[in-house]
Amino acid sequence: MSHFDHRKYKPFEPIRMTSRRWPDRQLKQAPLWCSVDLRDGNQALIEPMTAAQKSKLWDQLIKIGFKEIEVGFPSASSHDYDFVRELIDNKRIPDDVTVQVLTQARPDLIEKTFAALKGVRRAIVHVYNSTSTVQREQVFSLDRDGIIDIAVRGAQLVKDCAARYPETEWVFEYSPESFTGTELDFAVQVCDAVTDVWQPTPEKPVIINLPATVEMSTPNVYADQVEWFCDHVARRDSLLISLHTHNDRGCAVAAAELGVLAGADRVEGTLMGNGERTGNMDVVTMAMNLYSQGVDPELQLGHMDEIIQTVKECTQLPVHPRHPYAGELVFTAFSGSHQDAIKKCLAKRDEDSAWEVAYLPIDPRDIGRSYQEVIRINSQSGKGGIAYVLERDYGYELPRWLQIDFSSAVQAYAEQREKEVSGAEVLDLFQQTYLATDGEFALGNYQVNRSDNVDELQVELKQGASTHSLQGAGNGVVASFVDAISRFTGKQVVLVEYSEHALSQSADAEAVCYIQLNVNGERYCGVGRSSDIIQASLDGILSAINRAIKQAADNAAA
Ligand SMILES: CC(=O)SCCNC(=O)CCNC(=O)[C@H](O)C(C)(C)COP(=O)(O)OP(=O)(O)OC[C@H]1O[C@@H](n2cnc3c(N)ncnc32)[C@H](O)[C@@H]1OP(=O)(O)O
Ligand SMILES: CC(C)C(=O)C(=O)O
Repeated sequence: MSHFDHRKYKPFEPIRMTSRRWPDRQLKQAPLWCSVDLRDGNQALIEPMTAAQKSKLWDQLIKIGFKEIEVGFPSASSHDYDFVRELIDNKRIPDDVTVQVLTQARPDLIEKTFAALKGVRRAIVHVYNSTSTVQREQVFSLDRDGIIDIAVRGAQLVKDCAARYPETEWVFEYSPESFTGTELDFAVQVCDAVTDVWQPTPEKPVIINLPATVEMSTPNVYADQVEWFCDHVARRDSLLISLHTHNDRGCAVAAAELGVLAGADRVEGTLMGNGERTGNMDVVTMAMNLYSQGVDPELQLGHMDEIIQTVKECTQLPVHPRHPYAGELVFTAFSGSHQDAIKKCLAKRDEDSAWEVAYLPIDPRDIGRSYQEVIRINSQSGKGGIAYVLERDYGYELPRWLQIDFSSAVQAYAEQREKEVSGAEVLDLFQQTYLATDGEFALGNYQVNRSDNVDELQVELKQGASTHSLQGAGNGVVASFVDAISRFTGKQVVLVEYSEHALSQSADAEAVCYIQLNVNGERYCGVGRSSDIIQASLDGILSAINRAIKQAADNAAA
């Protein structure tokens, strides 16, 4: 029998709020950031980081610009203890950076935490105990008073220990762990009890961290909880309200964003969202969300590839190719209509105006990516993308009618290969389709005489071992050759489209000529390329004729 039965679960009971204010607000500045990569991130790894990995990640966090970094749980493991000591003893903590450490509200652990921090210039001691109904009843077997008692005794000991190390500037942080599963009045009660002990002031505030230890509801409900808490907690002006969201429902970033709208000042999270279960709030995404709205995130994320490399190396976890902003595919469009829109927007883009490119929320160059990767070709791609690749990589500026003609060749090729098509393959296919030298006819010598505004063309056409002499006349050499071909083949040949340009990527200043002919009622495109523009035009016409002949032969054989 199936266990998959939703009736096993009950809905999260939201609080009643009648006049919530957060929905009308906007994020206009970055919150205070705290990285918990080295603590919450580390405790969730299959293999916790080695000292070398922690050290490397620490350097990266500093480079990104975090000013508060939770570096471990020093009373829980000798590795964490030693790492804290290594930072302090080797003076690796910049003056504007504060380390934070976590401890349970237990006397021996608190004592050891302070010992680990001895000699540090400034530190945040983060003490927590669980407050939710489930934890109270099933894990701690305590009533509300019992839980408040753990918190208050912890807070008192933190205060007493801090007094024993006056050389350090101490900042206190308290988390009612499992806040999202805690009745709000009780969360306020326990936090008020802790701040009764700590007696913060606006000049010397304490941090009250409201963890979505488990994400239990939609982010709007979390925002309601935060706003309600801020409205009811004592000494609000002496508190920094911090958020610490997890991603169980996939909304950790949204919850943190709405939580900041609801009044929080500070956000804890990790790079790429590593952390317990489905992870912590992803600081990269939240910061880049601000950035993409024109708000300074106050973190430097321009060297994204290096950040990803460091995270992967230190956590031994992959970064999803579609990870917001950071994944290797997030600036790549495969599908035709996206490619078409991106190509048009990039062509019209004025570098001095605000970024407005369809399908690209930010300029890839801002985080060290290039436009090279924006458009890639597979069977979902359209003419715009294919033309973009040919122009970007090889200088061919295909007119629209040729884009349409060529895209069906690329699509057929991609469908047959069932794989992505590289730029080199697109070029190869373009050359095979339009610039092949194995057609029925090849151009020999030619001569143009102009009199009375009429061009007369004498041209040799090679067909295998034979050479044919053709003559034609018209207004211009193109019209003359079309006339000559028409007379020679006995087919009705009409020039429909003509376009040419110098090939910017050619060392020999070559010209390329794009031709569309109507041959007996059917349209055929051709391309000619030469350092001589007349030769390029004639080759282009011959390319279209050869394609018409080949098509007729294929039809006859079918
Ligand atoms: C949501 C979070 O991420 S919180 C951070 C979680 N991180 C970690 O736990 C990683 C590091 N922790 C550890 O290595 C260990 O848990 C240690 C070393 C801290 C403690 O180890 P131990 O004492 O052996 O075991 P354990 O953690 O299971 O302790 C449980 C006991 O502490 C009590 N306890 C748990 N959390 C707290 C707390 N925050 N404050 C006070 N007491 C607590 C429990 O009630 C339980 O008490 P009991 O033994 O009387 O039943
Ligand atoms: C200790 C707290 C902040 C925590 O990690 C959590 O609740 O997820």
